[in-house]
Amino acid sequence: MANNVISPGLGILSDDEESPVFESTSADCAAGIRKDLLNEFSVISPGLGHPSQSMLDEGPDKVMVYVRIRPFVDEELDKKEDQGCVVVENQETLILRAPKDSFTMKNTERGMGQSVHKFTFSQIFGPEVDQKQFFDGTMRRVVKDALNGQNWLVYTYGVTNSGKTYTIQGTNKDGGILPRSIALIFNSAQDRLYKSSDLKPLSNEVIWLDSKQVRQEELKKVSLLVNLREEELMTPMKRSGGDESQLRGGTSISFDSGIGGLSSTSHANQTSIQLEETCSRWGEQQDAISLQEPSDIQLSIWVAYFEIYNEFVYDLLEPMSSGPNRKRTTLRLCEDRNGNPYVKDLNWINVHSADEAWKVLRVGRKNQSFASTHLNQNSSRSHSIFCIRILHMQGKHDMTPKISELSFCDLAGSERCKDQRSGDRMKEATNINTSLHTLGRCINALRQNQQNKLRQNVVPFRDSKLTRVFQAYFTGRGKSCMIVNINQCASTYDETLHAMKFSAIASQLVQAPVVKINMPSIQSLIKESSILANRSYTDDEEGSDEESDSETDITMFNKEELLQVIENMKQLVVKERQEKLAMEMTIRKEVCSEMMEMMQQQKSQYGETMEDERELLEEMYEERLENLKESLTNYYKRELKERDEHIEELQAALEEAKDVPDALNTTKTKKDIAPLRRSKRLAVSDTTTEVATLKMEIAELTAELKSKNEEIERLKVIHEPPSSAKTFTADVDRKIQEGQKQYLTGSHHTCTDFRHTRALWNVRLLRTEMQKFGESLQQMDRACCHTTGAEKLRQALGTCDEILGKQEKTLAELQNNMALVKMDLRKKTACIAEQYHTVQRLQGTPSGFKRMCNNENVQPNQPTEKRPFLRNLLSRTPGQKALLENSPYSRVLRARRSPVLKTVAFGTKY
Ligand SMILES: Nc1ncnc2c1ncn2[C@@H]1O[C@H](COP(=O)(O)OP(=O)(O)OP(=O)(O)O)[C@@H](O)[C@H]1O
Repeated sequence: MANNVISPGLGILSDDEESPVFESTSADCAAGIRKDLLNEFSVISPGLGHPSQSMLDEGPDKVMVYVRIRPFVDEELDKKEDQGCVVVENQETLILRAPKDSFTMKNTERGMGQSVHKFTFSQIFGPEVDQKQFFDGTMRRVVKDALNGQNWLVYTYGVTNSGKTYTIQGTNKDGGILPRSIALIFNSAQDRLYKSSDLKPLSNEVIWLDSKQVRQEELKKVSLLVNLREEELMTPMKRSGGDESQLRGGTSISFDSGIGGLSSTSHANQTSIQLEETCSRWGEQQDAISLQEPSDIQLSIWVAYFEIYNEFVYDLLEPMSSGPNRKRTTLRLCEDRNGNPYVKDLNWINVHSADEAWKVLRVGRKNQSFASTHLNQNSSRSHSIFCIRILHMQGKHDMTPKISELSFCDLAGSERCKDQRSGDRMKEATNINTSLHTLGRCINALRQNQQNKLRQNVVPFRDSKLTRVFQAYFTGRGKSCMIVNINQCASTYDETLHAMKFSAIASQLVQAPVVKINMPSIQSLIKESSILANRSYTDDEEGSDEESDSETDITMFNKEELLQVIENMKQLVVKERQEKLAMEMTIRKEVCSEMMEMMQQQKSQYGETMEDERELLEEMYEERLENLKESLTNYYKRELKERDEHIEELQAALEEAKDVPDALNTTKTKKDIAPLRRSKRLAVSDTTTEVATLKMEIAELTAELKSKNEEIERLKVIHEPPSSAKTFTADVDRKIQEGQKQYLTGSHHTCTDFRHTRALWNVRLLRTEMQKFGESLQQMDRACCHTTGAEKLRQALGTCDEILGKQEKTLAELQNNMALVKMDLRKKTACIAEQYHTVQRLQGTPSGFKRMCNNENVQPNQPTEKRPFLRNLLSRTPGQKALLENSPYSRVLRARRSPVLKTVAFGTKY
């Protein structure tokens, strides 16, 4: 049974299932879903045991809406009613899933509405919850409040056959919330119970009864209960389960009025079942509520029971007239002087025990309208209301006792009218549905009024008897609590969904604040002026009731009396106005002084806050400025240091470059600036050494050249050819000059002097380049001093690199020239040797010729130390490349992956 209802906390919706429509979101508000509905829907989340008390302490007092799910019965399971329509997600959340044959599902298939709906309520009670658990979970606070002077209305709502009557009344075996509440009230009242019946509640006041009236009251009760024969009790029109059948036959019932020995016992049979028949068994003795009221407060408990059937009010405790055609009296709904509706002429029975109250209930049940419908064998065809009035009397002769009322309303179940085949049932169903619909409209209007205080709608309480009875509880005279009963049958799914939607609206209500209207009645005004000093109040209860209600017939007063009433009212109005004015003045004064005080306080608070803020800001900005200053100082220090270093480096490089006239023999990449500086320093030092070596070599070569020239001159003089040979020598000279000219004009002949001049010219050129380089370095220096950007520095370094490149080329050129000079020297030596041979040949001196020939490499007068120079010179020339490649500068170049210098052909432009 109820397999579809899964325990709270279990997942219920798979991913591919349709997401439910949220009808009430108390559980979901906390999760942040549809936050805007926070105020709209009930957010009551009850605790386990006594949820409501904690609720009272926090926020607005929301209307509690409980849901109770009825278990399946066997016939329903046979009819395959269990289709998993109702699923309890957790203690507060319920999901309704439309079965396939339902109207809702058909609508969904047509694209209208949703097939899954989600609801949240104060608490949901599953089918496994028994009567006691349900009572403990819902009613304790209500009973406690009622005992402490609060009015409460508890009503059950739901489709027919959903368990409303079972919840309120229960069975003989297992009582519902009503008999259990009665038991709890009497258990709690105990010693405080007022034994006499001389104080009777009327609409909203109490009257003292004299002994005669007390006797009448007692007789009324006895006659009511004495007629409750066993058969009638055992065949209630509303029978639950098979308990009654067990009680049939061989039972007797005892009625005890409890009043001064007046008791009546009905013996239908010999066997006594009093105890079994009582409701005291549902309230354990120790199960009582401690009252907050002073210990001298005494409680007098009165009950009434009536029904609203087809929009007529009937007293269910009316003494029965026997016979099948009994005519029941319809009662009128009136309003008391405070505008609260009440049922006029209702029978109120003073009860002194829970058993008595239970018996009264059973009498009423016997009179209630039930009928068998296609859904429920014992369907309530009316809304029945059982009222418990508690009079709270301070002392024995308290003239103005407080009254609190606890009402249980078992609403008739909503149903489809077309399902009713009989005309009577159809009429009943129509009336039931109309009144329930009006109740829905009232609740909706109340909700709107509570949500929008500026735009108040008229609540249609007057549209049905039911809502008129409820009106007081919805408008501040008391509190209300709703129990929604549902069954899980697939066949009634659409009605169940409708009931749930309705109750979702009810769960958004908050309890109306308590209102107290103390409008004086005409009687009291008349009393006040003592006009009716001689008028004797009728002792008749009816009369008393008549006089106390607002429907008092004013024609019973004469003209003077009414004029006096008007006069009194005028005076009262003037007095009230004066009081109000005085009150207004006082309030205004108080408000003004409070406002002034508040403004003063606020002003000083703002002043302090501003001062604090100002100080805070000042501190903050000072700190920031300090930080900024520090970081700027650091930055510029770093910058200056770097710049100084750079300038120093540049100056060093410049000085080195100035010292070394030769071109720097290096290239560098622009990518890496730091290694550039390092490698530049290395290159400069290497080049300096090399250039020094070269300079020495050039000096040596120049010196050698000079000595050669001198030698030639000497030889010329020594070996001056004879005049006969002069022509020949002149010819040779000419030829030599021509050769020189040719060389000068670009022929392939070389001239050592020319080469030398050329080298000197190149050196000069190099110097000019170096000067330019120096100038550019100075410019760079200046530029570095004036610019701070790294980009400018990079540009300057780029220019340096270019100049260095040029210098490197020039150096390479110089080295080539050196090689050429050496070659020239060699050739010149050969030329000298040739000339020497020619001279020898011309002189005809073979020895001389031989000497010349031998002196091709070794001159006879040549100093011995010069020979190695020539050899070295000749041998070194082919190894020039190796020299270049092994020089430190070349190593640096290789490290930078620069191309190794190539020897440039002489005369190549650069
Ligand atoms: N919680 C429950 N546990 C066991 N049986 C239940 C429960 N609730 C209801 N029932 C049974 O279901 C049947 C219908 O219940 P009940 O008469 O209370 O419904 P109802 O809502 O009052 O119907 P109607 O509106 O037609 O009067 C009864 O036989 C009752 O005993």
